[in-house]
Amino acid sequence: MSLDSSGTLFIVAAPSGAGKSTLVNALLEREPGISLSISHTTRPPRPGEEYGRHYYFVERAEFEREVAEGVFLEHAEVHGNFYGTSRNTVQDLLQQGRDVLLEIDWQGAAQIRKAKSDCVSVFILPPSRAELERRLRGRGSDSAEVIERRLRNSRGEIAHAHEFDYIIVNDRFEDALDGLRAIVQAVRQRSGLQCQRHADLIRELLAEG
Ligand SMILES: Nc1ncnc2c1ncn2[C@@H]1O[C@H](COP(=O)(O)OP(=O)(O)OP(=O)(O)O)[C@@H](O)[C@H]1O
Ligand SMILES: Nc1nc2c(ncn2[C@@H]2O[C@H](COP(=O)(O)O)[C@@H](O)[C@H]2O)c(=O)[nH]1
Repeated sequence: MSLDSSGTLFIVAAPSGAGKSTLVNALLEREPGISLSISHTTRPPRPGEEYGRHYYFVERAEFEREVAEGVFLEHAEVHGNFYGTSRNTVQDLLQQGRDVLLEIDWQGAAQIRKAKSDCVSVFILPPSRAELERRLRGRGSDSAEVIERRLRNSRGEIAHAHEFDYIIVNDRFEDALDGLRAIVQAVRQRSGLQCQRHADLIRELLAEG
């Protein structure tokens, strides 16, 4: 599986309820030029979630057909549902020089690292287990049973935090957001050889005339 590209692929993962989506949405507002990859999932929509904006909600049979057809760059079962990232969407955006952000779990992150070793991965930790539970319950989007399952699974997810390039503790929201922005900005300022925008500017500055 190869992914030739000029944009950067960012991965953000976290145990459910740590605040990953809230952080990513705030990051995207402040750092234009990053495209969020919308995943496919067999999970039913939560109230207010829209097809194509939050996820492409699909039936299990359709998801399995897409897996068989090689639609996904990575896919995984998470908390009893299936999730996958569209290969074509990500590849097209990267080739256009766009930076792409994947909000996926640690299993998907491991698959992406194999396909694209220069991706940049960030794991978000909650400040404590008590706060993780407070946030999951406070969000009010899931049943008690789903919350219990996600809390149980969080230990197994946190055990993979060390595989990521960066770890951010989402205690005070603005501090965590500053940390995430600093990572993105530093990566985007890498040398012109790795960044299409910089390569184009260097070519322009070196041009005669
Ligand atoms: N730093 C923070 N302090 C307090 N509350 C927060 C903080 N960050 C996020 N939250 C709140 O925690 C709840 C969970 O956040 P969010 O939905 O972003 O989690 P998530 O990691 O994306 O979870 P999931 O993987 O289940 O989608 C939300 O109600 C959000 O407003
Ligand atoms: N491996 C993948 N994981 C994904 C993808 N899209 C979302 N996720 C992760 O699933 C859990 C649960 O998400 P939720 O929306 O049901 O709360 C969370 O960790 C997401 O990051 C994907 O395409 N691949």
